[in-house]
Amino acid sequence: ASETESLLKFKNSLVIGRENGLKSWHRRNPTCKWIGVLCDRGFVWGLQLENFELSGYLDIEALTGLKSLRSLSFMNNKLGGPFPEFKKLVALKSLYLSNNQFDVKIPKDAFDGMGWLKKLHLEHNKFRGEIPASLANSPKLLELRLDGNRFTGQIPEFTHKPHMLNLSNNALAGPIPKILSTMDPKFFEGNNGLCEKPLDTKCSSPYSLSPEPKDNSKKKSSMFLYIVAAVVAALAVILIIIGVIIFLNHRRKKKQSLLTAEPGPSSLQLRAGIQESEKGQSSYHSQNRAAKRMIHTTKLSFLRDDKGKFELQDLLKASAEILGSGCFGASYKTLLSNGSLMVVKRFKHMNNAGTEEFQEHMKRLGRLNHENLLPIVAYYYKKEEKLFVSDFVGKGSLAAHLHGHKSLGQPSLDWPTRFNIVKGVGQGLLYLHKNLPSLMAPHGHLKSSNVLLNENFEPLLMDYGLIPMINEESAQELMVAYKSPEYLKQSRVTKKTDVWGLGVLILEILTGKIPESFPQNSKDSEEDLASWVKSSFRGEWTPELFDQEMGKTNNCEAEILKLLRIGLSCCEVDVEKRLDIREAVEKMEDLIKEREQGDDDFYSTYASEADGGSSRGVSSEAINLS
Ligand SMILES: Nc1ncnc2c1ncn2[C@@H]1O[C@H](COP(=O)(O)OP(=O)(O)OP(=O)(O)O)[C@@H](O)[C@H]1O
Repeated sequence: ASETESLLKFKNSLVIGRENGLKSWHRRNPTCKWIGVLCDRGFVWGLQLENFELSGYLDIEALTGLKSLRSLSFMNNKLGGPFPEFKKLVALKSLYLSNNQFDVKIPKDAFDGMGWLKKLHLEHNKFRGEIPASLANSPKLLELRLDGNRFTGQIPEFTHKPHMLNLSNNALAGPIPKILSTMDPKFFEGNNGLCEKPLDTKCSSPYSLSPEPKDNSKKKSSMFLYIVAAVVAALAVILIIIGVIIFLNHRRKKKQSLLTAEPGPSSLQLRAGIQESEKGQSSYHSQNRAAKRMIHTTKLSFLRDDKGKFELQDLLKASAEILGSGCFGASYKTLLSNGSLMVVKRFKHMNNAGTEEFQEHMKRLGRLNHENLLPIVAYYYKKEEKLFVSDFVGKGSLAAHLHGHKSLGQPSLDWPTRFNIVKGVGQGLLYLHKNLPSLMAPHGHLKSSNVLLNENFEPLLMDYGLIPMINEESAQELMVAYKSPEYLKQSRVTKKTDVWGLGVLILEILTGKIPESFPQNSKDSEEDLASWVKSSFRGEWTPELFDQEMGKTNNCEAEILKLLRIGLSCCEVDVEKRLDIREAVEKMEDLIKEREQGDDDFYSTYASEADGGSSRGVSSEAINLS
């Protein structure tokens, strides 16, 4: 109850611009059900109030009543005023204030005593003055984003190197501290006055005389002491690691022998349940007793309430059918006893985030709501197993429609349907970019098998927002964002990387070619779908370039060419010249406006094709492309 009161007091200090923003924050609802409140075992550990158009002030004093509070996010709001006294929340691990309107100096001691702080995102505000020294001394700081502010002065000496540090686009000057000299130069760009490594500019005086210690002999002896201490500490750590490995091995062996005593194939309950169904249709009853008993101990975390509650065993009880396996694992279709068709997707390579971070990010994804995004209904999280549950989408993937249906003798997608799909994909992406602005590529894995089509052939994006959770090495190997030219050539992923993905999808939908069938992109090879289209396109109607399966295109050639050009502008190798997502969507909307103002051939073409039954079309409501 006291947590409820603390939160209600906190709410009183806020001005909430978004209609019905915090309506659920009411005593009659359980606190852990309030929007943006993250709980663990009934205690509040996080607040995630993003995109609520919040202003007013943050009553940090009220939050001191939440003893388990570890994470605060107020990204994408309109907050300003004096820097709140976050240091009263000594146990805080992450703090996100990105994209707000803070226009103040941060006091030097603002982070004193926050010994657990790991992540601090203050980017895209108007913070002024020097970077507070208390931040540079913060012992556990791993991620610091201060980019897009107006910080001035020199970068303070950091006591250790954070994993991620972005100071770009401020007004900083002077030498970059040595400890940061191996970081990516792009994180220091846009400051004008910074010098020394990793930047190419050398410092001129007075900076060249910068911090050389006065007493060298003192420094040397303390260096020696440091080295001795470091060696002793390293030895101790190695001994502890060896001890832990021996202990874990011993325990694993013990566990394995227990499990193999049970009849049945596998030690891992989920794998056991699912692998059986991989063989085809299977039922819960055929699974071994060990699996049965252990499944009862598993709990799904729900991100949506509109689906009713079910458990993992309900999903596995039903007959399951494998839909396919992608880079991350397999997807299974299963029928719940209430008649709902659900899909369970297993994710491998998802150990980039710790438990709390994972849950936090899942809640963020769970709050997204757009007609072109496939919602995640629930998820299952264990260190060794991650499952996502979503609705089954009737018409399957765009990839199957473009490349799989010919062989089955089914009609393919016609031009109006294809255009409608591309437009929906663009709008879904734009929404992701607006609502997940802190992700470097808010989708990150756009490809035609991750675009599903509902009964009206409207597209639904899936597998979005995953980058923060995927292990870096696997991400580089598997995810579409990491196959873009900027990643292959400059090891960079940016917001425009998703636009590259959209461009490839446009070219794929127009040409019917499979992007993966081109020689695998590599540092030496330029050959990909985009470069093939660029070299084959003569600037005019080139019938052999386009997918013959699209059917008749009479009177629509001009539109198709315009979309091709949009696709090519999204596939500009030079990221600066490439459209951003808003421009790409606007260009598609312009195409619709032109059509509406000009001719109605589009509709007549569509109607004649649909009448002839020669092509798969959308319903008449769905071709309302406005
Ligand atoms: N919710 C769903 N509804 C209908 N079909 C789905 C759903 N989720 C996945 N599928 C289908 O299952 C197939 C396998 O999907 P999965 O996501 O496992 O792999 P992928 O998309 O090919 O690759 P990746 O693992 O890189 O995303 C997809 O082609 C898609 O058609």
